[in-house]
Amino acid sequence: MERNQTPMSSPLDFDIIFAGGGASGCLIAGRLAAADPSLRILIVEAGEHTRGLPAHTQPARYFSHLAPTSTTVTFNIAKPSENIGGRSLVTPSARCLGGGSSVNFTMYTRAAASDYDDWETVYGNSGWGSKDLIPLLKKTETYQVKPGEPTHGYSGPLKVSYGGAYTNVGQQFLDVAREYDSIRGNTDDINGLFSCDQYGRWQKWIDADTGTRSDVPHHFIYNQLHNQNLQVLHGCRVKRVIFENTRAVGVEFVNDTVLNPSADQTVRTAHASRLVVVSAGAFGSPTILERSGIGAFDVLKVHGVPPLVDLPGVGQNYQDHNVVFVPYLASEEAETLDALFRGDKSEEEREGRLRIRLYPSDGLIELVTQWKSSGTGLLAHNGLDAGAKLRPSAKDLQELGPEFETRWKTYFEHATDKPVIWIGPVSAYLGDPSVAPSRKYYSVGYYTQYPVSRGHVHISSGENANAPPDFDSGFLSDPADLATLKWGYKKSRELARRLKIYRGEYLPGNPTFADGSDARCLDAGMPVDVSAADIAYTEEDNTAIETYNRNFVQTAWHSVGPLFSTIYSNLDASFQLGTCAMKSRSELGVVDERLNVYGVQGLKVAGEHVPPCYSSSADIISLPRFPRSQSHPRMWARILTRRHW
Ligand SMILES: Cc1cc2nc3c(=O)[nH]c(=O)nc-3n(C[C@H](O)[C@H](O)[C@H](O)COP(=O)(O)OP(=O)(O)OC[C@H]3O[C@@H](n4cnc5c(N)ncnc54)[C@H](O)[C@@H]3O)c2cc1C
Repeated sequence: MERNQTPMSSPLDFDIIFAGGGASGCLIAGRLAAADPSLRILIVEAGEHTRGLPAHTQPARYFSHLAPTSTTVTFNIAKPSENIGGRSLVTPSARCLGGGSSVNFTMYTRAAASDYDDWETVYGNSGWGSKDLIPLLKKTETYQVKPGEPTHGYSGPLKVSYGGAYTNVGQQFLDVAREYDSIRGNTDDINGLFSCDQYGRWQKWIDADTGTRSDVPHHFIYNQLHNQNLQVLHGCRVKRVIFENTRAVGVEFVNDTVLNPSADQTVRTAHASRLVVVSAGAFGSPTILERSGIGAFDVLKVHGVPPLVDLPGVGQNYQDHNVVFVPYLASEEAETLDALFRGDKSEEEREGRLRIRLYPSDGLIELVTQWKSSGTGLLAHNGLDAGAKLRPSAKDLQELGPEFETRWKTYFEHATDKPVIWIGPVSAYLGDPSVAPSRKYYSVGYYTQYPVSRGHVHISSGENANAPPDFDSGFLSDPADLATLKWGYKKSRELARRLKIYRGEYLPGNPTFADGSDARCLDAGMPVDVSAADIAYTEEDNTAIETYNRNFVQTAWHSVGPLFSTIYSNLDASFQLGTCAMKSRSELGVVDERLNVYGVQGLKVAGEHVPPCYSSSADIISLPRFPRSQSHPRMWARILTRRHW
């Protein structure tokens, strides 16, 4: 859909420019535009539009974005590390309008309230405590799961539901947990903010009425087509922020080269009279800052970038949840997304009765019909129905061992709402579907909720905005994280082998225990009784689990990040120490509590946690105007011709 051409006096001039149109950039830009439609706002986004595309609106299609041929994510490749068996961790980050909100698993996951309080009390960011943020979280959502819940909102744009199905994988997981782990029990709000250590049904960013993904662009950008002052320039990568003295006055950008590797790399400029917001995610934001001369001077020097502000915290403290998904064989009765992920043919298609294929992947016709008519079914779902954020009991602490002791005492012991691990079932095999035999699976995943290990994201070129970053994931560099994963494997296996649909372990994705070990995995079998004894592991078995976790740990796609997310991906407060951390400059912070980058003016960095604080838009809008610079008519023509939303 084309918008009317905007009769602006100065086409390349904007009041505010967002470098990166992901979850945060779109949410803030959309709110600002709604609050003051006269504001001229430009979003420069590396990826393509997502409006009305089934790959983005149908929740179950999230897996397609992770296929090696996908252009809606960027595959960030870390340097190889012995900590993960010599592998190079591949970490996809979103690359499309809406960013992660348009490609992610739609899991609705909120932090512990004490995480927000830590932002305020530990890191000195006034106005970021839970009492300030919870009203803003509520304002963003419509909680369709249950009326009258005090920490949830009921009139916000983003809908939260359980999705259009409730698979028997998730149901059986909760049934088993209720009995097997009766001390912990089940809760009816797994994301209630103030407590954890229980099992529960998992909420999703899915609209129960339509079955569509509750993404950011459809709810904050595409619904404002009438506002001609809100512009999106897609397929363009911001190279750097430009300054007059130390005031940010615009951005330079080039064509993105993913869809067109030989795209013209002429550098073009857009001007911002009031503010530049860098909102390019965990990988994009620190690298834009560094190419702009803001970062550790020794990093800038290596790549010949003229230094502007010495901020050694830029690009440091990279974190992600360290996840392992263990695959189990499921009986035929299991309700899984395997056929969908694999692209199995429907009966009509197999028999050649279907002439018109609606979508490139096969076997979807019935599901699409159901989704279109009622917004229900597996297409309105993500296969993740249940889970738990667990804290270790006294017995579990013994299992976690001395490697975890300091972490427990210094971080978790007295913060009773902070979980140590996430565990949950997925109604599908989450590996490469073209390799695994065609049958039904379920996976049980576990990840470190607050990993200790840290990595970094820096530039590998001072000039080339399309160059991959210098990326170290840092995964499992701290033994406390390895101890947590060992506990996670054992705990999740005990739950998994009690599900009624259990039919054994998919051996290529499981640990290799020594022949004769009581712990060895079996690729056939029936579930054990809920009251069966736990598997006893020898020291040799423990070593096999450690090797397995090192070799199979992967990204949970929660790279953090410019700051931290409260709206979409609530991780934890330690994530506040991300690659553009919000804390004092002396502690290697990059932005202050108003998200202003230290040492310059007119420049903010936005991660997902920013939006609620801008619901009034007061801070940005009250900035003084800055004189506009020269416009560039050719550029404006490009904005208009490339736009198709
Ligand atoms: C595969 C996947 C699954 C996930 N699953 C979940 C989930 O189920 N639940 C959950 O809560 N969270 C999930 N997340 C995490 C969540 O989506 C992110 O935390 C969130 O989107 C981060 O928001 P952001 O605005 O900081 O960055 P993003 O949303 O990543 O947006 C950054 C944007 O900037 C653009 N960009 C980058 N560099 C440049 C540049 N130089 N110039 C212009 N544009 C640039 C990118 O193309 C991107 O669109 C998932 C993420 C991924 C990738």
